[in-house]
Amino acid sequence: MTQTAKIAFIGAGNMASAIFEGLIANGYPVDQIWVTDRSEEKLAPYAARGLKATTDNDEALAACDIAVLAVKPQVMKTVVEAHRDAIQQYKPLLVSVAAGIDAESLSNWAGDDVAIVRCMPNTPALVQTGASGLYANALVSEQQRQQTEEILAAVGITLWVENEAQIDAVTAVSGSGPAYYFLFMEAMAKAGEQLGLDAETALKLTLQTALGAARMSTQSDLAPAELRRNVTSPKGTTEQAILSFQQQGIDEMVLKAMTACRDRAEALTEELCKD
Ligand SMILES: NC(=O)C1=CN([C@@H]2O[C@H](COP(=O)(O)OP(=O)(O)OC[C@H]3O[C@@H](n4cnc5c(N)ncnc54)[C@H](O)[C@@H]3O)[C@@H](O)[C@H]2O)C=CC1
Ligand SMILES: O=C(O)[C@@H]1CCC=N1
Repeated sequence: MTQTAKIAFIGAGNMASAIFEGLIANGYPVDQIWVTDRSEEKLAPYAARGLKATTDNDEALAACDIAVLAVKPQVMKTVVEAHRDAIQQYKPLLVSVAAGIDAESLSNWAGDDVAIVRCMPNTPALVQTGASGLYANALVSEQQRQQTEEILAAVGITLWVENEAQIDAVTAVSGSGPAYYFLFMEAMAKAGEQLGLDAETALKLTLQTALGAARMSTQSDLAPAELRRNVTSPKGTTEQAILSFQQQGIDEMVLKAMTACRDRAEALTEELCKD
């Protein structure tokens, strides 16, 4: 059913392109995908590949069943209000991926009575390894829930949350999460060089190790703590590195960072949604 759903991506930036490129790689027909942007230059390569590309958001809203709102939170209000008439006329399901923009505000800006799913995806959708948290407002039908879920399930795992506030926690875990792992990879590769490896070797070993650990932990029945213990021989080498991380307070450091992320999502709601 969703194989034929026409999807519009309003804003063809990092997050939108990760999702639609992931969908295309998974076999979604390109001519069912609309992408819009202010930049013609950004759209040209997509048009050349057969996606429906336009700078006219109204045209895309008119043509599609689902509109993924993928502009920055700071411009969401302006964009939604500017296209209120088309939204009211064509009533697409709105799927917002914006951090910190609540469903009630989106609904107000869109002129009310609009089915809205808030989605917090992440960029590994590009390689069909995404993770999306989803929250639906009361106007979203069961069929629309299924449609949304099927689209996002094509590019990764999907989990519905029970209350909207949990979307901010999802943001802290998986929405922003890829950046934490990239940061750790950067640090490991740098340290590998400082310990005497050439840059290319240090990076290759780091990335393969990240991939191996991610794959093992997702495919194993064992919890990450158990997998860690299996690498850590008593009086061996790993033990010293783990002790060093723990003595420097890795749990507290991670909790503090993720709390700051969650708090920023809440602050965006205060800044951008409370008129
Ligand atoms: N980048 C990420 O890893 C994630 C981003 N998000 C959310 O995705 C949204 C987009 O973020 P990014 O893709 O990183 O930003 P981005 O800046 O790469 O993309 C936004 C795009 O929207 C376009 N745009 C601006 N005004 C427009 C308009 N009136 N009509 C059509 N297009 C317009 C811009 O030209 C730009 O290409 C944000 O709300 C963010 O919170 C959510 C999860 C992860
Ligand atoms: O940094 C941001 O605000 C966006 C939302 C989650 C990931 N990137």
